[in-house]
Amino acid sequence: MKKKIAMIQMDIVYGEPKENFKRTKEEFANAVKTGADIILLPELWTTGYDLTRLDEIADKHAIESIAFLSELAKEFNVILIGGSVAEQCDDGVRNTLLVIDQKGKLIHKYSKLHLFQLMDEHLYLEAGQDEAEFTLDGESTAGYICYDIRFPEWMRKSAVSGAKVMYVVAEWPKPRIDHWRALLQARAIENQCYVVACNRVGADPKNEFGGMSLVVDPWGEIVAEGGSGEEIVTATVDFDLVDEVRGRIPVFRDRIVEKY
Ligand SMILES: O=C(O)CCC(=O)C(=O)O
Repeated sequence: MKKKIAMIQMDIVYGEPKENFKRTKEEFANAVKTGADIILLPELWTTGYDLTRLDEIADKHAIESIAFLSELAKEFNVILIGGSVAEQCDDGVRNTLLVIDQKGKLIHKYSKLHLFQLMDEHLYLEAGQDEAEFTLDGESTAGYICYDIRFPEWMRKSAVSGAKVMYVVAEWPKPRIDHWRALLQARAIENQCYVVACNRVGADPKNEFGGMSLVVDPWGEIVAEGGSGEEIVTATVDFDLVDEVRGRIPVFRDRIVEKY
């Protein structure tokens, strides 16, 4: 099975959900034109990192974001790895990834597990408790948010349970963009799977973001890579290649788990 992916590598207006819904709709139209089956958005695309105003701008139980993404998914018959949004939950705000199928149904939610202290996430957000894995069109996949990619053991868990594609949504800053590339490539090589990672561009009052949305194949080859400006980055993922690479170097069979 092959699937065409389009990643919306966009700028985000700081703390202005209304504006971001409008801009996302426009960008979405461009992504659809590529003929993609699956479309990705970046992390916190409704609010950006305006964490001090979350009580005003976070989306209550993500209801508005889910409704917005569901409409787009249905209208254009695409799957959405709908980035993450600031979700106002009963016990605080979470940074929540939303996955919507072609019928507009929310099929998976994952709130960021590893909070990034360098950007004050621990002061304003609650960590999630969800699993990263889900099934998409009958295939085992997983989704992560930004800082999560620094935790190989978290992503390994998904690979061991069979994930063939790992989706990442991010607001990764430019000064560490070399880490971004190296970490994503490493996660793809060690887990022998596709890594499909959508980053934002532009800046907020504290950070400049690096773009370079990336698709890495199970052999570690970079098959698509964005620049540092707004663009739609596309690639095709071939699930059979995952089986082929896992067959050639049977890392999962060769693990000696009792020694780890
Ligand atoms: O790990 C990093 O360097 C960046 C992480 C990050 O920006 C985030 O999780 O939002």
